Amino acid sequence: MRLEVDIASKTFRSAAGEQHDVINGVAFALDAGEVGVLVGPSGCGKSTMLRILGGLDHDFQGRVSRPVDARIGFVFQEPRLLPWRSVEENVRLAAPRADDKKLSSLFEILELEAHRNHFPGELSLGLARRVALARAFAVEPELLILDEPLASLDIALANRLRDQIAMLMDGRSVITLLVTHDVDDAVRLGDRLILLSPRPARLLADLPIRTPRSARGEAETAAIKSEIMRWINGHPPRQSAS
Ligand SMILES: Nc1ncnc2c1ncn2[C@@H]1O[C@H](COP(=O)(O)OP(=O)(O)OP(=O)(O)O)[C@@H](O)[C@H]1O
Repeated sequence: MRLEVDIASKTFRSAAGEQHDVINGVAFALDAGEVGVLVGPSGCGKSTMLRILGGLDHDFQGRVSRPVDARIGFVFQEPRLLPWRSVEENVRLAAPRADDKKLSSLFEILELEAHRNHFPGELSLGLARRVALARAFAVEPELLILDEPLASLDIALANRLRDQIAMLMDGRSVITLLVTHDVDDAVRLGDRLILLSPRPARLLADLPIRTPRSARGEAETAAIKSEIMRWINGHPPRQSAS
């Protein structure tokens, strides 16, 4: 089970007919159980890439090969819940075959137990995000796509949710793609960092982190972060820190 990506180019055409190049050469591969983190500046084409990888956009030059008929869990930047359905119904509708025990465990890890019967309009952004995550994990995805799952949350909440996402990813044999522009989140969650240039996105570096997430100490995390910053600032290191 493997995701292979080779996007030569992706362009959008404006209403006035102008062509905007958004992706210009990004190739990488991910194996099952691996978390790939796309790191790049705002507007460089990360969400566009996720839509291509998730099979929602076929209008690009290149090739994406993913497991045939893969179940895909997609968490968009905005939670996209059905407003007239409860939290539990939102999750069950996406994953009708999920058993009660699995759902309870997901709700417990994501601290949603007390909110099963609430409606999306009653939830804070952080809670709605958790519901979107529960829904994505409940389908037992083979390919999991998370677009900025920690954006716009306060630091304490983002840290907690980051740990919960890590807990959910550990031990699952899922190909995961996560987008962030937070270098710290990238290093704490990823197994492979895919660094992108400003728009049009091209691959700056594909950095595997060999130490398992749970064993990464502060010193190693800091070293990898500084390596990333050197790439982003145009001074790539001669030797990989990972
Ligand atoms: N449907 C569309 N039509 C035209 N242009 C688009 C469309 N979708 C995205 N774009 C443009 O493509 C570029 C990349 O957008 P995208 O949302 O993929 O970037 P991003 O890296 O995810 O940004 P952010 O980090 O701010 O979420 C932007 O300039 C955006 O305006």
